[in-house]
Formats: sequence, structure tokens, C-alpha cells
Amino acid sequence: MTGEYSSFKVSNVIIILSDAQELRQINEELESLEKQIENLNERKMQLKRKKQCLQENIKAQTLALQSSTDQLDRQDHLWSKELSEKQSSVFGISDLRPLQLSTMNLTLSNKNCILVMPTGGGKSLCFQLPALLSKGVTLVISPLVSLMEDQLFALENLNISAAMLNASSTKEHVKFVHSEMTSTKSDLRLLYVTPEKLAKSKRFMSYLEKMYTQNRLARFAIDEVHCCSQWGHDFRPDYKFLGILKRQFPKAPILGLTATATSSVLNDVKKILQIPDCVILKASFNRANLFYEVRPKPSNAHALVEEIVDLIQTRFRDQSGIVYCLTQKDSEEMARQLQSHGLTAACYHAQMDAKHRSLAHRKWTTNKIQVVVATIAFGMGIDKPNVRFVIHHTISKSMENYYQESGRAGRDDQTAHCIVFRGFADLFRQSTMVFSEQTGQEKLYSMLDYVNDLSTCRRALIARHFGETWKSSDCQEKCDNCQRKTSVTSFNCYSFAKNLINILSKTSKIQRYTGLKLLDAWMAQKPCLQEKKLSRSQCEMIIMQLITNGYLKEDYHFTPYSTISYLIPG
Ligand SMILES: Nc1ncnc2c1ncn2[C@@H]1O[C@H](COP(=O)(O)OP(=O)(O)OP(=O)(O)O)[C@@H](O)[C@H]1O
Repeated sequence: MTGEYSSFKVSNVIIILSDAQELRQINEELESLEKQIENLNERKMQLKRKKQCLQENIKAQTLALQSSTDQLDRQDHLWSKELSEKQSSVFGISDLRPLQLSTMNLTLSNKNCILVMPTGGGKSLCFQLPALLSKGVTLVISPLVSLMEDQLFALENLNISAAMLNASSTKEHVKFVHSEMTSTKSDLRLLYVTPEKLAKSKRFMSYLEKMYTQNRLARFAIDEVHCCSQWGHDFRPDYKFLGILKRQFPKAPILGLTATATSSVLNDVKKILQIPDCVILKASFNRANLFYEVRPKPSNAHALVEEIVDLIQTRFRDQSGIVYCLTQKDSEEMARQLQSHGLTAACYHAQMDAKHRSLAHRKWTTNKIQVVVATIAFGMGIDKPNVRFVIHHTISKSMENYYQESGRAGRDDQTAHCIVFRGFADLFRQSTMVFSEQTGQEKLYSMLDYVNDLSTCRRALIARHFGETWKSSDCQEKCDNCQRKTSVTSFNCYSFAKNLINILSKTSKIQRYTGLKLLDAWMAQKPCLQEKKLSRSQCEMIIMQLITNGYLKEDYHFTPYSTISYLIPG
């Protein structure tokens, strides 16, 4: 009886345990389903919001365009004759670039407008020239003092009266500017301020109000307007304050300018600035005079230096250019190497003190040195027309960054070269730096797709990235892929992927694979590689493509000193 009772108890316990396990599984599954439902609901709301936003956008754009199509490129406005006269007599410009006239016509007819134009496209002219034709002052809001200084310097050379106010302006200067703002006799045309100045100085706002009531506030030009939006890559909190402009000064038109903004950023900017009716003008991103090229990066640092020196001494002999590096240390080392080969070069990075940075910039701008070897700190506000080459020692962290950095070449519309070195190790150097940014890895992988593509026209790749379509005739063989005469070998990567995943499946706590270790382990399996005759560079590209396509995945680990990217099956 006791035995029977205990076996009954045991079987009961077994039933309870198995029921409990099933219950746990059901609970887990329910929890996961609930999470999925929650995610789906959130996604549904997101899509609904986006749909509404797009519908509103289409409606507003259609209305805005209908009312202003006739204004866009007309040359019979009241101001057209003077515009064309000042364009050549003051700025020395014979022909306007696409969308410059449309933008100027819109702002001169008091319409709100956002101009999206690539770096070096000529956005500044779109408010500087109208400033000469309008009564009163054009207020330019710009995020960086150095940007404003560069523009003031250029305006001074053109004999255009302009001033700037920022946190370090002296009391006397502030007083002088305030009196110019309210004097009806003043010939001040452009006033540059930082958004902080607007947000923090009530006094300045009251002077603006005086100008406005005197009908002398011609317009607001907001440079780098994407900084308003938190969705952009460069959000600045003080830009949010600019929403007040339309409320306080409803009749003064706003002209926003940016080189990089997606539609969702633009929608956000329109909302923040309270200009739902504004016309958005988007120039093509095609820089027809730039030649795009990608080179495999030699794994040996010495060979890389030799290759870059050779390029600068032969193809770019006596021509001005930039070499972009990833880190301060790389830029210092590369500058030293170039100097030791007899080239005039200086480095530029954020850790240098302001004096040395500005000295390097000035020497390069005035052609006293040939090359600046820089980190991305060398960026906004560089307006040297005759930059003939931009070499990337390391891939950029995104296509947006690459486009902007390489776009500093050829601002004078003459042919210039943009060369990027594709390095396998650089992928992991970059990914461990950007992985914590929300879309950091995704953006880096699109840069990798660009450098790993050996057949598609580089222009077509850039266009695709920015949501444009260009015909291959737009390139006219101005990229390495269009110029390549021999066809590129293509492989079916299935067996390679299997091979690599096999190696990774042996991963243990002690033996983890970084990209380089995996490459070495794979290359050690000679038979497969010999049969296909793959070079190291081809093996690197295959691994990179398997990563960007999700077959292999980066798995980040943290040590007190660094972040390490290990590879795991995707
Ligand atoms: N129609 C034109 N013809 C010839 N040169 C022009 C024309 N418009 C502008 N430029 C010149 O092109 C250069 C770049 O112009 P600008 O600095 O306005 O570019 P940007 O679009 O503001 O670039 P960034 O985004 O880097 O600020 C300047 O040297 C300017 O004088």
C-alpha cells in the first residue's frame, strides 16, 4: 500500500512537473506573442503617422507648387534685371547653377523655401544675392562661428556690408550692430548670428522686432537647417527655438538650407519652423566633375604610404588635396610620412589647439602647403575651390559622410578625384565606434556596399543611396567601375558561407573569432581557396559582403579599454 501510494505520488509529481513545464512554455509563448502584438501595434501607429504626414506633405507641396510654379525660373520679375546685373558685377558669376534662380525668386517673392543642395553646390549665393536686392537686413542663422567667419571674410572681399554677433562679441561691437539694426540709414545687408544668440538674448529679439516693424527684416536664412530635427545626424537643441520666428515675424520669409536631409527630417523641420506651406527644392546630388574610385588597401602600412605618396607625386603633382584619416594618430602619422617624402603637408584634428588648426587651414587655403591630412574635424566651412583630390585612407562611417567629405573636391567645377581605400580591418575599427549609434551599423554597411561593388557605376550607387536615379550616361566613365574594361569575376558564395559558418561553429568561450582571425583561419584551409584561386583581398570582400548581407554578424564585447567585434553566424 505504502509502495503503491509512493509510486502514485511519484507519478503525480511527474504529471505536475510536466504540466508545470508545459504551462511555463505556454506562458512564454503567450508573452512573446503579446510582445509581437505590441510591436505590431506600435509599427501600425508609426505607419499611420507616416502616412498622414506624407499625405499632408503631398497636399502642401502641390498647393505650394501650384501657386509658385510660375515664379520659379521666371526672369521677368521686378528684381530680375538687378539680380542678373549684381550676380556678375558683385559676385563675378556668369551663369547660375540649377535651382539657384528658383530659390532666389521664391525668397524674393516672400515665400518660405527649403533648398537641399549638395556640399559646394552654391547655397550661400541664394541668400547673399537676394540680400543685396531687398530692403533692410537678411538675418543668417548659422551653427558655427568658423562658418560665419569664412562667409564674412568672403563678403568683405566683395565689398558687401555684413556683420556677425556671437557669444564672444565685444560690448562695443554688439552696440554697433544694434544701432545698425534699427537705423534706417544703415547699409548693413547681412547679419550672421548663432541660434544660441536668438534663443538666449531677449534684447536681440527686441531689436529684431524693431527691424520688423520698420519693414527692414528682409528674411531669415537658416543654414544647416537639418540641425532643427532630432531625426537628423546633427541635432542642435537651440535650433528648436527657431519655431518662434514664424510666430513673431510671420511676414518675414524663411529660407532653409541644407546638404543632407531625408524626407522625414524635412517634414520634421517644416513642423518645427511652422512653415507647412514651404516649397522644398532638391538639387541633384550628381557632381559631374568628380571621378570616383575605390582601391584595395594594402595590408602593409608602408605599402599604403608608398601608394598614396605616388598618387600625390604623379597624378596630383603640385595639386591641392585632402587625405582623410580615421583617428588623430593616423592623421599625424600620415602627415609625417608625406613630409618625409618631401611633400608639403600638415595635419588637422580636433585635439590640436585652435591656433595650430587655423594655421594649417590657412596655409592650405592659400596654397602654401599641398595637402591637409585630417580627421573629420576638418569639415564644415571649407570652401577651397581648387581641391583636386580627396583621398580616404579609411572608409567613412556612412555614405552621407563620404559624400560630404569627398564633395569638398572640385568646387570650381573642374575635374577632381575622390579615392577611397577599402580596408578589411577598417570595417571593424569603424563598427566598434559607430555600433552604439541608432543606425550606425546600418549606415556603415551601406558604405561597405559602395566600396565592395566592383561592377555598378559609382554614381548610380550614390544616386540610389540618396533616392535619385541617374542614367549611366550621367557618369560618362568618370568612375573606376564604368572605366573597367575587363569583366569582374563573380562567385556563388554559398559554399564559402558554409565554410565560414563551419569555422565559427567551433567558437568557444576561449576561442572567439574576430574578422581578421576568421580570415586567417579560412585562408589556412587552402584546398577550397586554391581551387577557386581567391586572393586575400577577394576573401576579405567575401567576408565583408557576408556581413553586410547578414549571413555573418558582428557581436560586440566590451573590455575596460576597448570594444571588440567578434563574428558569429548571422
Ligand atoms: N553659379 C555659380 N557659378 C560659379 N561658382 C559658384 C556659383 N554659385 C556658387 N559658386 C561658388 O561655389 C562655391 C561653393 O558655394 P557655397 O559655399 O555657397 O556652397 P554651399 O552649398 O554653401 O556648400 P556647403 O554645404 O559646404 O556650405 C563658392 O566658391 C561659390 O562662390
